[in-house]
Amino acid sequence: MNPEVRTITEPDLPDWIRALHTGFLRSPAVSKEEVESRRTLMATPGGGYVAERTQGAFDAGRCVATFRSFAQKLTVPGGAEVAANAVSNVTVSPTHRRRGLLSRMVDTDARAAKERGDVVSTLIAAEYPIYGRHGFGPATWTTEWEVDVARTGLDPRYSGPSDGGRVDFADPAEVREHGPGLHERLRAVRHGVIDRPERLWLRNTGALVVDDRPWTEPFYALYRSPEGVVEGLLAYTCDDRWEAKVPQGTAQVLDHIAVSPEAERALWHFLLSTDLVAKVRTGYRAPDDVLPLLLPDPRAARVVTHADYLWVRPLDVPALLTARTYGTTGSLVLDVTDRAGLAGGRFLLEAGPEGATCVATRRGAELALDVAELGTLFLGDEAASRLAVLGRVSEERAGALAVADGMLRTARRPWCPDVF
Ligand SMILES: CC(=O)SCCNC(=O)CCNC(=O)[C@H](O)C(C)(C)COP(=O)(O)OP(=O)(O)OC[C@H]1O[C@@H](n2cnc3c(N)ncnc32)[C@H](O)[C@@H]1OP(=O)(O)O
Repeated sequence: MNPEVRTITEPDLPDWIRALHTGFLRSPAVSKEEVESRRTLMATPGGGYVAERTQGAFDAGRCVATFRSFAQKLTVPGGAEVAANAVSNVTVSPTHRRRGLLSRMVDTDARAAKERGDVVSTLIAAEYPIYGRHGFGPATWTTEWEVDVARTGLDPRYSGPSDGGRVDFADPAEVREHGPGLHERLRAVRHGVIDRPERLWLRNTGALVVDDRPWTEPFYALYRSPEGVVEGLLAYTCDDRWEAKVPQGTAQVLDHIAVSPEAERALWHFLLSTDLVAKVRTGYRAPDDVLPLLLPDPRAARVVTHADYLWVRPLDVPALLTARTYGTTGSLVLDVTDRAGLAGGRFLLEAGPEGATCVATRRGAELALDVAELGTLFLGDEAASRLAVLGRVSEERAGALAVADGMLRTARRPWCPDVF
């Protein structure tokens, strides 16, 4: 029999969590604490667990697939935010794979999001090939570097910022006090950043345990400007490893938020000059992060990960394209195909650095593309001309690709620092 796909109710939670664990290859055992904490989040407005947005597939009395979405805010080029439908916890048990369960859940969720007025759906894809067919395109990429500290050429006598600012260790309570405001400042200026609700600050600082994964306190450091304003936060762990009496510690950055160039430089310099740290793993940064160029020898920073990160699925093209600003002034007629029938149509975009208008039109198309490619172009990371080489954007009027590249691309690449 075809499994029933429906939104879950509270009594389904233990079974739903078991299926979630199974799909992600974690022990299927479900602790009372995990059920309780997810139940509490479900009962808390803004807790990220909304029963009506949490789906399960049930077969012979067992949950065999999971899917959840929640409200998110995504910063677009120019600093405005759009309402996003964030998708997470997607699993189909191996006993029920490739029978269309994911397709059913993703489709139901996208229609509900469209009806609610969300402008995009977003997700972080476990594997690249899963979501393109559902109208999602990779909109940000991420890079992680491993820095060989001895090779950097940084001055080993470094003893702190020379601009009058200071770096201090902080405890989790101070992070909860200063982190959210700092992150909001970052979100206001960096496209690709998503909001970080209170529950995430609680979770990241050990005050809220959601699943069975143990939390241990990392090192936290704050950068304060000469005026005493908190402008940067660093969180990292470090292993205590030695070989033949030589320290081999690797520091793993968990969070590095800076809202001024001084903070950005000072926090990297602080970590790279910490005694016993031989290597620094930067965590997932924007591909154009300045870190390598901060080093006298940038080759000391070796790329260890480079991959797609935030995927965007447009739901409302005019709302999407009028939310952002553009690099140059121009106009484009976009013919957008959407197999799911949610966001397709022909649109006239007239836009520039100050803003944009976008309306349905009968004019001749200048660029034709699938909705997933529009998701890829939206945050300014990719060039329409590159997608055209791949056969994924079609230039219907000579010169339209160059216009699109000038308008859509951004000087800095988008960055989504958070996983969800
Ligand atoms: C946002 C997130 O949560 S990302 C996490 C995604 N979850 C995981 O990776 C956990 C392990 N994997 C799974 O749970 C499942 O295999 C899922 C969720 C990826 C796919 O679920 P399914 O129900 O099997 O997908 P469904 O049957 O709807 O597949 C639709 C199409 O996508 C394709 N597809 C699905 N998953 C993949 C994949 N990993 N790689 C390539 N193609 C895929 C299928 O081939 C199918 O196309 P076809 O019918 O033409 O063959």
